[in-house]
Amino acid sequence: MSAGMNPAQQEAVNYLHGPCLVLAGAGSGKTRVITHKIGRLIQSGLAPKRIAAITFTNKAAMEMRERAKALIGRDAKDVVICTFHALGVRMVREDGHRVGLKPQFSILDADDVTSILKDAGGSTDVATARTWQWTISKWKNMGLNAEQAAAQAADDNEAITARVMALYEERLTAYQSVDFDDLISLPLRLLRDHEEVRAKWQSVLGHVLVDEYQDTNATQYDVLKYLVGDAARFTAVGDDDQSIYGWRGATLDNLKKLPVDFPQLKVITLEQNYRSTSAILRAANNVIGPNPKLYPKTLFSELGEGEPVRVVDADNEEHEAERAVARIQSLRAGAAVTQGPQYQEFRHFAILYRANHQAKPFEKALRKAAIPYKVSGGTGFFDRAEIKDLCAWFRLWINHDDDPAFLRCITTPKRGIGHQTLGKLGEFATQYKLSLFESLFTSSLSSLLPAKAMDGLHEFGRYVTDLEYQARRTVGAEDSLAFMLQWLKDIDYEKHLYDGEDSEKVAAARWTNVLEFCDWMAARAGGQTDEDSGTTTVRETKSLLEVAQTIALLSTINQREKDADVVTLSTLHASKGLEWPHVILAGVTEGMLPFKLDDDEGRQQVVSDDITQRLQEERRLMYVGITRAQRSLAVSWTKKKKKGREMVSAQPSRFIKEMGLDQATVKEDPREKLRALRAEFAKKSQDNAAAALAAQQP
Ligand SMILES: Nc1ncnc2c1ncn2[C@@H]1O[C@H](COP(=O)(O)OP(=O)(O)OP(=O)(O)O)[C@@H](O)[C@H]1O
Ligand SMILES: [Mg+2]
Repeated sequence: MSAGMNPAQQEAVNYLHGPCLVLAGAGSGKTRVITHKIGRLIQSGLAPKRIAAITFTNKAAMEMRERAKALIGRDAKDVVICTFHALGVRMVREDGHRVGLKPQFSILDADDVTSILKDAGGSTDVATARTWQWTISKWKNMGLNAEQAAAQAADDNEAITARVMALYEERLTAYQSVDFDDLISLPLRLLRDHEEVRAKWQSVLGHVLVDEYQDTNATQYDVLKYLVGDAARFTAVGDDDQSIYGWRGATLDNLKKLPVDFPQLKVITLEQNYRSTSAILRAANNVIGPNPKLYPKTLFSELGEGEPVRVVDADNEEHEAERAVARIQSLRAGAAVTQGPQYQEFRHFAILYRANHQAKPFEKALRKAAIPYKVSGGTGFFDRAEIKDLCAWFRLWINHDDDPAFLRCITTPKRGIGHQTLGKLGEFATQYKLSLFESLFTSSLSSLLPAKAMDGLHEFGRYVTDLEYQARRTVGAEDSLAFMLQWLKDIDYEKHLYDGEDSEKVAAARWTNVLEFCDWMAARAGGQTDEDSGTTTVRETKSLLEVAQTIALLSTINQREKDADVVTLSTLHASKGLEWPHVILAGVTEGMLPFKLDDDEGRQQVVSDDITQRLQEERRLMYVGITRAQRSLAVSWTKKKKKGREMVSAQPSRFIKEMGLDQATVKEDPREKLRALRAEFAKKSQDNAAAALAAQQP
C-alpha cells in the first residue's frame, strides 16, 4: 500500500494502534491517506466490516467507496464508508428502542420540520418557524434538550423557542420520527447513557477514520470519543484552514481538544500539494495568509508554475456567465493552457459560487451554448417535490405513525378529503396522543365526522395497508416496476402533475423524473447497487418494501452522475474535498464573497456575530475554492450586483487583491471570446460535415 504515498503519508497509513491526526493543507493527500489506510488495516488482519470511514457528504462517501474499491477490491464493499448521519441512522435503527424508537422510524427533512414547528407554535408563519428551526438545531448540536435550553435561555425569544422545542420533541416522539440533528444527538445519548450500547459499538468498530475533521461539531466529537473508547484507534484528517461550517456549529476546538483528550496522539503533517500548480497554490497561500494559524504550515507543489490565475471582470451576472462559458469553450479548444495535458472534457470544468441562487445565470448560459452540466450541492434529484411525494408513500408504508408523510400522501393527489376533515382528525389524534393513521380506525372518531368523510378516510387507510402488503411481496426488478406504474395510475399521479403546473413542459419533465425514479427503484429491487456499474456480479433481489425502506431513510441520495461528461456547477461549501483541472470562481464580488459583513438584516445563518471571525471563515471559503483547481483558475466578479430589486455598483472582492496576482497577467485575455467563437465554428462545421457524411450512407 505504499505506492503513490510519500514518507509522511506512509507513516500515517502504518500507524495502526493508536490515535492519529493528520493535519495538513489542501490537496496534500489527506483523503488519500484514509483510503490507503483502509487497505492497510485490512492487510493487518482487521475485518473490513470493523472499519468505519466517516466522510462529510454522501457524495464524498460514494467517491471514497470507489477509490477504496479500485485499491482494495471486493473487501471494500464491507467497509462502513458513510457520513456521521448515515452511521447515526444505523445506530438508531439498531439501538433506538432504548429511547423509545421503533426500528422503522422516519427521518424528517427540513420542510417537514418547518411544518411541524409551524403547527407546534400554533400556526405561525414560515419565517418564525424557520427561526425556531435554526435555534433548535443549534441547541441540539450543542447537546441541549428542551429543558436544558429553557434553563439557559438568554431572553424571552429563546424562552419561547425552548417551549416550542418541547412541543416539537413531543410530536417527533408521537410520529416515531427524528430530524437530521437527532441522527447525531441520539447516537450520542445512546452511547453516553447506555453502557451496553457503548461496549457493543466499541467492539464492532476496530478503527474509525474521519475525513474533514475540522468541520465536525461538538456532538460529533463526543460520538467519536465514545465510539473509539480507551483503545482510541482512530485516524482523523483535516485542515484548520478549510473549516467552513462554523455557522452550523462546527468548531476548531475539536482540533485543539484532540491532543488534550488523547495525550498519546500522533500528529503528522503533510507539506507537498499534489493537486495544483504553483501559481494556484501561491494565490491560495496568499489569501489564507492573514488568518491566524493553529500550526505553522508550508505547502509546496512540484507541478510547475502553470498558467497564471486570471481575473475576469464582468458587467453583471449574465455577462459573467457568458464569459465563463466563453472561457470553457476557449479552454476546450486548447487555446489557453499551453503546458501539459489539456483536460478538455466537460467533466474537467467546475464553476463555483457562494450561494445556490447564483447558479441560474450559468445554467442559462450553458444551456444556450448546448454545454451539458449538473448542479450539485443544490436541489438534487431527490429533493424534487415529485420524488418527495413518492417517498412520502414509502415512509408511510414503513412507519404508519409518520404524520408528515401521512398528510403528504392523503393530499397528494387530492382525494376529496378536505381540510376540515383533516383538521378534525388532527385534533382527535392530538387529544388521544395517537398518530393520524392510528386515529383513522378508532371507533370514537366516527362521532366527530360525517359518514362520508369517515368512508374517505377508511378507504385511504385500507389502500395504504394494502399497498404495503403488496410491496412486501413484490420482488425483483420487473414486478416492482409494474407495481409502481400501476400504483401511480391508481392514484392518478400523472394527472396530478399536469393539473398542478401551468406549463406542460414542466409537468412533462416532472413526470419523466418520476418514471426515471421508478426505474431506479426497480433496478435496486433487481439487486443492483449504486456501486456496481453494470458489471456481472451475482445479484440478490429484494422486495420493493425493502428498497423503499432504504430509500425513505436516506432521503438525500446522490444520483449516479459520476460517469457523465458534464460541467459541474456547485456551491463552494459543496465543493469541499473535490478537485477539477479547470475552475472558475464566480461572484468574487465584495459583499458576496466575503458575504456582506455589516449585517443589518439579522441574517439567520450566522451564529457568531463576531465580524473578525466571520471574515476569517469567508477567507477560508475562498481558500477552499481556490484549492479545488488543478491546472487553471479564473476568478470573476461583477461591476453591478443586485441589492433587493435594484442593481447597484460593486467592487471586486478584497480577496482578489489578497491573492497577490501579478498585475500584468491578471486580466483575462479579451480575445478569448473570438477564439471561443472560432472553436465553436470549427466544431459546428465538423459536426455538419459528419452529419452530411452520415446522410450519404446507404
Ligand atoms: N503521494 C502522492 N502521489 C501522487 N499523487 C498524490 C499523492 N497524494 C495525493 N495525491 C493526489 O493529490 C490529489 C489531492 O489529494 P487528496 O484529495 O487526498 O488531498 P486532500 O488533502 O484530501 O485535499 P483536501 O484538503 O482538498 O480535501 C489527489 O488527486 C490525489 O490522488
Ligand atoms: Mg480531502
